[in-house]
Amino acid sequence: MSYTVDFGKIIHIAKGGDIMQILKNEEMRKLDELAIHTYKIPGIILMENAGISVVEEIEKCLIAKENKKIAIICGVGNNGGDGFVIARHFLNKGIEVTTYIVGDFSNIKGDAKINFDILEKIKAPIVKLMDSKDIEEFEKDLSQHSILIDALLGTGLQRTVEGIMKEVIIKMNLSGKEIIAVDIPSGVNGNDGKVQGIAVKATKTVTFQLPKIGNILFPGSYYGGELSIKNIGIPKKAVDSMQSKVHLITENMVQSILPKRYADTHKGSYGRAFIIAGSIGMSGAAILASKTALKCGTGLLRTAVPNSLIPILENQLIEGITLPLEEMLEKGILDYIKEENVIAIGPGCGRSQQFEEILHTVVRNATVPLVIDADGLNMLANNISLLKDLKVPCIITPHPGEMSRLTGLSIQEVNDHRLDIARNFSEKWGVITLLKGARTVIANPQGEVFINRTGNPGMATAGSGDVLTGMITGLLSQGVEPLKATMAAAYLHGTAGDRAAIRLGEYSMMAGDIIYEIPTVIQEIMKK
Ligand SMILES: NC(=O)C1=CN([C@@H]2O[C@H](COP(=O)(O)OP(=O)(O)OC[C@H]3O[C@@H](n4cnc5c(N)ncnc54)[C@H](O)[C@@H]3O)[C@@H](O)[C@H]2O)[C@@H](O)CC1
Ligand SMILES: [K+]
Repeated sequence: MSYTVDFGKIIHIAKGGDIMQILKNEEMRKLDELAIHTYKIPGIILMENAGISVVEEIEKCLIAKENKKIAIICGVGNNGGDGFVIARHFLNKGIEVTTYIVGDFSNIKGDAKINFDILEKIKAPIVKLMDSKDIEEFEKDLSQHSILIDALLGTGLQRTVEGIMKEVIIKMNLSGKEIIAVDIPSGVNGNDGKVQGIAVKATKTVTFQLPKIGNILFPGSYYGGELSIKNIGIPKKAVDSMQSKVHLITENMVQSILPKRYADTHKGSYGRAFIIAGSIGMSGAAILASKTALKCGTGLLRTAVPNSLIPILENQLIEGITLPLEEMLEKGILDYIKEENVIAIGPGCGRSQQFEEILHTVVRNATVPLVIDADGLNMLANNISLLKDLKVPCIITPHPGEMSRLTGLSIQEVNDHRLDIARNFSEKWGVITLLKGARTVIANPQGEVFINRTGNPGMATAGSGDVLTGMITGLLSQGVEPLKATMAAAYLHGTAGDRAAIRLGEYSMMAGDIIYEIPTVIQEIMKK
C-alpha cells in the first residue's frame, strides 16, 4: 500500500485497504518488533527498505535540479540509520553526498551501526557536528547543497530538543533549501504532533508503513509538508494485528460507503430527511443544510423553520418541503417526525425557549438517527444529561467552542487534546462525536477515533458547518450507518472545500461554494 498525502488532500498512488491505522511511537516500535521477532524479517532489511523508499522520493525532487548535492543530517539512533542507507545509495549512483552526524558516535548501535560501518568502509564523507564551532562551518556547507535530508530524530524522540541538535535544526530551517524528513520531522512528537522545543520544517516527509499521529495532527502535519506513506515490507498480518483504535479516513473508505443507485428505485428508496433549522436572521443555515442534504442524494426532504421564514425558504429551496415550527408545536412534534429516516436539529435555530422545548422532545422521542449541531449543542450544554434519554444513534458536530461549552473545558484544552476529548465524550455519552477544526476528529462510543485530512482554512467561514450537517443528514437518510455517514461526510466536505479553495481562493470561498463542488467530488469518487 502506498499513498501520497498532499498538505490537506490525499492522492492514492496504489489502491490499498479501506482502513488505515495511525500509530503512536510505541505502537510503531511494537510493529517493528513483531515483524522482526515473530515474522523473522531481519531489522536490517526493514531499514534498507525504509532508506530505499526515501531515495525514490528524493530522486523525484532531484530531477528538476541542476545542483544535485545532498546533505544527509543524521542522529545516532535508527532514524540516523535510515540516513546512512540513503547516503550509501546515492554514493552508489555517483551523486555527491555529505553525511553529517549529530551526537556521540559510540551510541550508534545495531542496524544503524552496520550501515555506519559500511559508510566508513567505502570512505563516504562524514562530518561530525559536536559543538557550536562546528555549526558555522555546517551553515556554510548547507548553502552548497540542493536538498537536505532530515534523519536526526524519528519515533525515538524522548525529550525537548536543545543544545547542538537545536542549533543544527535552526540552521536547516534557515537554509531555504528543500528538506525531506525521514519518518517524521525531527522534533515533532509522533504521539501527538506537538513540537518538542523546535522542529525541522520539511517540504516533504516520507513515513514508514503507517502514519504516526504526529504526521497527521497539527502542528506536526504542518512541519512535515507533503506526506508519503511507504511500505517497508512489514507483513500485512503483522500490520492488521496492531488493531490501533486511531484511523485515517481514506478515499477508498469513502468510496465504499457512498450508497449506490439502482435502476428500479424511486425517491422513497433514498430516504426521508427532516431538518429543524433557522430562526429570524439565520434562515441561511436552514437553506444551506437543506440544499446540501438534497445534493447528497436524499430522496425526500422536509425542513421545519419558524413560520416567518417560510416564504424565504420556499423561494430559495424549491425542491424541498417546508413546515412551520409553530404548527408542529401546536399539533405535537412527534406526529411529524415518525415517518422520517433521519432528523437534524440545530443549525441557526437560536436559543429561544420554543427551540429548547423542541430539542428536548426530539432528543427524548426520536426513533431514527439524530444529528445535533450548532444551537442544538448550545442548548444541550444547559442540560447535557438529556443525552442519557436517547434511544437512537446520535451524532453531535461541535466546533471547539461548542465542545468547550459541552464539557466545561477551555477551548485551549479542547484543542490541545482533540483525540482524547472527542473519545471521552463519545464513551461517556454514547454518541458519535465529530469535533471540528484543523483535522476533524470523529469518535464513537467504542473508543475508536477517525481523523480526516481533507479541508483547508478557507472553510472557516459562516455556514460551512451547516453544509456538513446537511451532508451527514443526506447520507443517513439513505440508510448509511451513522459512523460511516459521519466519516464520509467529513471527507467529502473537506474535499469539496479544497476544490472551492482552488477555484476561488481561501479568502473568498463561501459555504455555498462548498455545496457547488459536491456533485463533482461525489462523481469523481464514485468513478474511481
Ligand atoms: N527496526 C526498526 O525499528 C526500524 C526503525 N526505523 C527508523 O528508526 C526510527 C526510530 O529509531 P530509534 O528508536 O532508534 O529512535 P530515533 O532514531 O528516532 O532517536 C533515538 C536517538 O535519539 C536520541 N534522542 C531522543 N530524543 C532526543 C532529543 N530530544 N534530543 C537529542 N537526542 C535525542 C536518543 O537518545 C537516541 O540516541 C524510526 O523513526 C525510523 O526512522 C526504520 O529504519 C525502519 C525499521
Ligand atoms: K526525522
